[in-house]
Amino acid sequence: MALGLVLAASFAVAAAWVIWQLCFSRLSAFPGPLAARLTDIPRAIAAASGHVDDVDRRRHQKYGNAVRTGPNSISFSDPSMIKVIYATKNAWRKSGMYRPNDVLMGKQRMSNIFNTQDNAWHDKAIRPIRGFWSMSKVLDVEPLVDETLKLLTHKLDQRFVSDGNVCPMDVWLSFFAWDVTANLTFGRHYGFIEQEKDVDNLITDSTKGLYYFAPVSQIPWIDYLLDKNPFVRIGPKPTLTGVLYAFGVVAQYQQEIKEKGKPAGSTEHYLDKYLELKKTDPEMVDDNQIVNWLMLNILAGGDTTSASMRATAYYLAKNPGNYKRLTDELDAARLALPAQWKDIRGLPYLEAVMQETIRYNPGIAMIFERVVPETGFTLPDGRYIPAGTNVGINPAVTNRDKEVFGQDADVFDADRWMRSDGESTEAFDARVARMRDVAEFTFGGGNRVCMGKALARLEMYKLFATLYSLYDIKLVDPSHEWKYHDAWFVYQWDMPMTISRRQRL
Ligand code: HEM
Repeated sequence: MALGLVLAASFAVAAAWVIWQLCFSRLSAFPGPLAARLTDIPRAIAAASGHVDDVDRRRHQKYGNAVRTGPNSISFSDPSMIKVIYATKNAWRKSGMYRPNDVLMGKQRMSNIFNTQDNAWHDKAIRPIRGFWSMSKVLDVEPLVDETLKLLTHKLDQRFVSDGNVCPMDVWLSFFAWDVTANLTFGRHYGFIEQEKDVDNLITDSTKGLYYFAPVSQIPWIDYLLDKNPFVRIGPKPTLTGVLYAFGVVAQYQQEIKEKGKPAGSTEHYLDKYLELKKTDPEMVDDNQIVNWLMLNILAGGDTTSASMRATAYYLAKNPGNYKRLTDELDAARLALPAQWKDIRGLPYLEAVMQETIRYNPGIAMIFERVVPETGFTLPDGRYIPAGTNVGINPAVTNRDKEVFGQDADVFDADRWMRSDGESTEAFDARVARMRDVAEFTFGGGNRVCMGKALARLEMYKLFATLYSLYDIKLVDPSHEWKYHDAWFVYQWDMPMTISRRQRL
């Protein structure tokens, strides 16, 4: 009898809660799947599926430009919302979804510039290094990118070109992206290209961390039960391998300098630049701070650029017309190799291919969530979003906007970035400026915009100008489809390709 009463009461409370959520929730003006209005579980399931980019696009096709993704969250598809949500001044703060990205070392939680929710802490922490990341400063490390490029082409020649072996291009582009990041960060490679393997499981561990982060970030309190559980930590230790690696390199490098001094004529890498700050501002900068900064390169520099690099190689192989226009342009440019930024920055078709890749296959393809500030926010259509609501945009959605990119926005075609027949210069400039503005959101926006975007461009443009000048790179079977898993970063695999030397005209 008592049990019956308890069950009936529980049922009544649950039913009342469901009715309240569906009819009277502060977000009931926003449509969305029924389950999403009641719980965050569907968000986590979508993120775990590995295809949340598709899920988000389909949601918006079905429910419109402001969709309920959870009891307290809304996703937007209208590109005009980018500048609202991701502002530079009075920026909306990051939501709790980023917290699982903290590293737990012993009992201490370490946040970083990327994941902190505290904008004031963020501004203070990034200020000393922001200036190192403009294109003009990033060019300081161009010789280090060249070193890794030479290593890569040498290996590709040895392993795949000379005897026609099939190249798992996904793996080698990932090796390049990670090794080049290490070289310009610490002045040494991780050794992936050299040893032809994932040394110390750095890439595997990072991938596991992101496969964990993607679903857990959608219900962040679960992280307290799993990774941040003080008793038995469950699941991968996201980012810990990278942190320990960075601590090791920083200590070792300082020891080497103490014993032998800096090698004469060596190119200054990011560790050098940050160690200089330790000299000029010892109060603020210690080894912990330096590792915290370097971690950003490790965490954000490898997987993002490799996702974009894999996409470039794949979509070029899938689009012979784009491929030919690019190689014709590179041949005509008669580039010195490895390609130098000064020679390639003005090549229009290379630019078109890179822009199209960044648009079509954003390296991070989940909603970048922010919290609506205390004032709340009223949409142009009059609907009010209360303070504390989590809102955001997935660039995989806005980058397919048909009004901005054309009716064929769901197709990869670099030609869209070129002037079409009969298009006036003014019309072309305006169209491209609009497309560029929206596609740039692939790198986030406002005060938390990607710090490494100039570097990512430098690496990618140089890599593809060099590779496609030297080689023909084709899928073994042009109809073959890759596989991918979108876990915040996009992981693509199964890209068997042949590489042969080109006759440069
Ligand atoms: C194609 C390559 C890349 C893409 C698509 C990309 C994308 C992004 C995005 C979308 C964000 C903002 C995320 C958010 O708002 O939650 C971001 C932040 C960041 N990225 Fe990148 N990124 C790339 C390469 C790099 C590289 C090479 C580095 C550094 C070596 C880097 C360093 C950072 C840092 C430090 C932040 C945090 C900035 C802040 O909060 O102030 N990224 N990136």
